[in-house]
Amino acid sequence: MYSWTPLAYGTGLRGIIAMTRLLIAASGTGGHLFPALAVAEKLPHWDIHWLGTRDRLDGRLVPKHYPLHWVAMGGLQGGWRLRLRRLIQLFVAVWAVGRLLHRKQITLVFTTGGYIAAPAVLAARLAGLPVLLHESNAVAGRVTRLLGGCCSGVALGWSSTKLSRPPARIWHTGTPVRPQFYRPAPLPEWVPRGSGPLLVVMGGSQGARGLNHMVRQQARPWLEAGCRLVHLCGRNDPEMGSLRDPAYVERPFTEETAGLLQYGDLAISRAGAGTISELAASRCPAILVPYPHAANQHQEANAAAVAAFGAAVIVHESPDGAPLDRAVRRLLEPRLSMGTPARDPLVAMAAAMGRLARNDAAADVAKVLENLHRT
Ligand SMILES: CC(=O)N[C@H]1[C@@H](OP(=O)(O)OP(=O)(O)OC[C@H]2O[C@@H](n3ccc(=O)[nH]c3=O)[C@H](O)[C@@H]2O)O[C@H](CO)[C@@H](O)[C@@H]1O
Repeated sequence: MYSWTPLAYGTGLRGIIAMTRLLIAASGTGGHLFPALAVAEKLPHWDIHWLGTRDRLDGRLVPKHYPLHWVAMGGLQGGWRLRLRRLIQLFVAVWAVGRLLHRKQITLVFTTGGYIAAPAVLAARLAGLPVLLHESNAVAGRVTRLLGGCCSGVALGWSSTKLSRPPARIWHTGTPVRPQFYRPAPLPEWVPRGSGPLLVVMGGSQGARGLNHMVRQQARPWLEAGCRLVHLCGRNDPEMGSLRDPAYVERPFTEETAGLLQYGDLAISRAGAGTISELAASRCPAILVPYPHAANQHQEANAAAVAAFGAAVIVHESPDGAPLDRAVRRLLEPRLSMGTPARDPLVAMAAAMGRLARNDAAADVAKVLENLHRT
């Protein structure tokens, strides 16, 4: 187990003595990591340790702020041999997390779900520690369904999310968003300048090849009509570099999403819970293209919840992207036409996004943790 530990924490002797020791288990995708980082920022006087997996986004983002410990974990899907291997991996991970809880004198555990949550929840319960799980999706993930019932409580991103084995306590907090989304952020300097509408394409923290392909097939007429296009295409995009235009910029990943979404006229995005909360915080209307292979179609459910609010339209992934083109033209037409301005649907959609936003989500989850620690 890798561990990196800074020399001192806290604010003086009193702070150190009274300090709460929190283990956060959040790993893999931005959708799991960023909400957890937003909550951690609200607990500046707590001694926070992080549980993650090796070689993922955690390794790049977490050690700047918190000591990162890792265990090997994967999903329980696949053939029986793989399942058996994963089950053994889970037992080893529970044992390793148990040792970590003991060594670091952890008093409370928080997780945002995913593979890493299983050993964290099980080890915490075996050690008799309180554990809070945050579920950000409209359809609960596997760990939430299986282990939510044995947590001290579950905080939900959507009040409509159903839990098959509900815990003693459930809170509807919304999904925490990084603080930069709640203050004016500058438009990144690498964004094409001009007065044309700004389209922001986001495929989640890992990119989305299907969405990237649809966008590049259809983008030429949008650019010719005067749009500017920023495309966050992920680190694993074989078609990167195939579309060139002065008003088009592609990047594998950026940490400047707040500025992009605040200035964006329209986003074309996967329907991950993290991105949806950020779109809401930034009041950026969206065309949502749910990831078709997401577990239990949870991105479909996320997208449907936003569309029901009138804040987004849903377009399904298709080989040629023609439905995406129709949606972009319909939504952007008033902003591109030179004649009498027609009613602009993006204005109402932006207002609806604003109504979806839960600005206090990070603080609310932090409060729940504080209360759990006291009781
Ligand atoms: C493919 C898949 O199953 N994805 C799941 C994954 O999130 P995944 O990380 O894929 O997607 P999310 O939309 O939840 O989060 C993406 C995060 O990455 C950030 N970002 C993205 C691109 C970039 O260049 N820079 C950047 O900072 C976004 O601002 C956002 O904070 O977990 C989420 C939370 O359980 C689920 O809702 C998603 O369905």
